[in-house]
Amino acid sequence: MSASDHTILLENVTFTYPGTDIGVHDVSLGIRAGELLAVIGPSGCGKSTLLKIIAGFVQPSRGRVIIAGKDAAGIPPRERNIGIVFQSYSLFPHMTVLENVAYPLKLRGRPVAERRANALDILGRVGLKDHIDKLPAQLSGGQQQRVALARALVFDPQALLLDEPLSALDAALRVEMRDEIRRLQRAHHIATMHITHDQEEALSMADRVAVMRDGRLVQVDAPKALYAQPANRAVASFIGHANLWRGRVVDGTSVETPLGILKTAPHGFAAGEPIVVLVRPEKLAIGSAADGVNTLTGKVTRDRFLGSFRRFDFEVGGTKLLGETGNMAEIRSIHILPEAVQLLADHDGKRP
Ligand SMILES: Nc1ncnc2c1ncn2[C@@H]1O[C@H](COP(=O)(O)OP(=O)(O)OP(=O)(O)O)[C@@H](O)[C@H]1O
Repeated sequence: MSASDHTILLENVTFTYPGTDIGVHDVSLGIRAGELLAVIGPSGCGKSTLLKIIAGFVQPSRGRVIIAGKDAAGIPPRERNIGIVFQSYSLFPHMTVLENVAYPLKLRGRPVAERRANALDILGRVGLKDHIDKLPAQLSGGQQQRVALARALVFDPQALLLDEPLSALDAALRVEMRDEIRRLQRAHHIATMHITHDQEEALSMADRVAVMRDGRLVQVDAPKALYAQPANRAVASFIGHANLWRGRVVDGTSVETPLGILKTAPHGFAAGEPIVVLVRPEKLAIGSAADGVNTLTGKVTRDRFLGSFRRFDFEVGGTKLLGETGNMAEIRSIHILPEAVQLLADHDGKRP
């Protein structure tokens, strides 16, 4: 990673809240111009703290934050030229929509006419031209969120930080606003960090997703890669549905699991090594394999019809598997192709 490729670059950044060892630890991460990086992880894992470090609200005790090629140490938040949107929007309640959006330009000493013209322009682009004289309280949640976005972008910042910007909205509006944010972010070609606890939001919006746990980055990857090749059990269980079992490597193409010995694609783990075995639900194929490999007989203990597909529990000798299929036939046996049996190192992301 280099500062010339990245609008925001964190190098081995550590910050802990005074008197604790809670915060973020040794985080290295880059966001390119035009890239949307989502940060996800369980509550309290340090997502907002990471944002505060980039914004300049807190100072790292170790490591460097580099913004647009410049070390940000000692640069106060306002001079970092970063737009920020919080979950609560934090609009000024006594100011009109237009005044709210023009405010960052006022802070920067721009002339009145330019403030108005730029604010009107961005308000047009977020579809709020007809609401400029209203107060925030007279707007819906989605409209308030658009005002917050317009205010974060009006001064042409070099980066955008979004802290759970959609979590106060209802489900339908959340999905609509995902597209809206993505559209604006693309149009401005702006480096963006989008914090969320909603994995679907992260996977559907982001160019890359950073998974955090206990203040550390566990994996940073494109959405598809994160789902297909999770680095460990923590990522596999956090992203999508998963069958996860503890197992032990038998040899280069098989593994012992609670379901018995399963064939795998050739892998590099050593015989006898404890391992985590991952099978995604959609990889359970209905019926026996023609060659009998990884075929399991058992019974369906739960079956949920979900329109174009069904999600089912299949019990094999006391072990439950979760499956998903568009096949609506009766299920007496399933099989798993060897390449769908994934082996992950047996740690939860706490070990580096
Ligand atoms: N000012 C503070 N002083 C001490 N500890 C804090 C402070 N702010 C946050 N923390 C702690 O730091 C940890 C990380 O908090 P942070 O807000 O970054 O998490 P998060 O991943 O954004 O969580 P959430 O999804 O719940 O917002 C948490 O354990 C939190 O309790």
